[in-house]
Amino acid sequence: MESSELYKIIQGIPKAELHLHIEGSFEPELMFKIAERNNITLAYDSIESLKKAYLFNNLQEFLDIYYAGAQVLIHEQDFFDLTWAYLTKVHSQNVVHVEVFFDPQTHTNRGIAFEVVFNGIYKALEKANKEFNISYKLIMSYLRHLSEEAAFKTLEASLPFKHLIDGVGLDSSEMGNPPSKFVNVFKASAEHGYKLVAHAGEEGPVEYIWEALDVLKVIRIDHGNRCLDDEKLVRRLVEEKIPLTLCPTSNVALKVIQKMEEHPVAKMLKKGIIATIHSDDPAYFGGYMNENYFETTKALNLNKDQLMKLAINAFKASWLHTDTKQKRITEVRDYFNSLFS
Ligand SMILES: Nc1ncnc2[nH]cnc12
Ligand SMILES: [Zn+2]
Repeated sequence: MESSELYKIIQGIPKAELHLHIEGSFEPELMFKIAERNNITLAYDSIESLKKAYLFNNLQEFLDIYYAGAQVLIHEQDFFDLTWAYLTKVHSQNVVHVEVFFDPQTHTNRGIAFEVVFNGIYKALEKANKEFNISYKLIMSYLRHLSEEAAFKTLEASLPFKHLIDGVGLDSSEMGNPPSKFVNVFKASAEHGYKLVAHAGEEGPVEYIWEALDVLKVIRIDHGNRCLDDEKLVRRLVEEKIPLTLCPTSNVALKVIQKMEEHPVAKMLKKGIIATIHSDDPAYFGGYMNENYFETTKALNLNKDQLMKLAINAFKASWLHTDTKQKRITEVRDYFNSLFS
């Protein structure tokens, strides 16, 4: 199939994005604009020189640049503009549901109030819901390179907004920061009604995925690339219908895999895992949802059924209400039937 034809097909699929760090959608153009209005001088003198720095050998090299970029976000309007830019972009790609991560500690550690961060993001999500009919969930992520005590402070700060936040996650530097480090704060988060997810098995070993399931009791794994190393774990993921939110473009950019052709998603689908694909940090890795679907489909030579399965899995794995979930799945099926009938 011609690339342009494939891209057109992908564009038309109603899509759900379940693994997206809002700070990772910070495009250099907007970063420079916000830096200027906040009188902050970036470490790079132009958009081009900043973009040239986006070459990573591992997760940590990326995180260093990602946290530095987020420093220019000061006011509620900044968080609003960041989120609105992302939502406008994915709306143009026919993304109809998003579950967005934000990292409160990246901002509260610099003296920005939790509510400033939250209000900016929340208002943009509400606007997109009204204007674009994009449904959304919000996930607050604890930074795993920091202490569990610091995560508890974040949990505390979130409580006035807990009716508007759907879940908690765990991200940042994986190696040396196992899920078990956060057992108490995850338990407390669940007691406050938050759903639980965690990044595991991106760079870290398969044991971290087991810990995320057994110790933290998460209901979804972010990444989980390494699960194929362990047959017993694969059986568990299938039997308990634990979805994996994979991020192919991110995996190549951070050298989790050497090339897209090695991405495990097709093998995962074959084994019956609810595997889904997402963009992670699109401004840094050069791919929003369409590009992730496109690059993966090309490299792995996915067929129509696999592509449809990926799109359906994302709604299955979402936290949408059962009726809405079913409606979206039917829309995906109808779309594929209309294409190939
Ligand atoms: N891919 C990733 N892994 C861990 N933490 C992150 N924070 C933002 N992107 C991340
Ligand atoms: Zn991530």
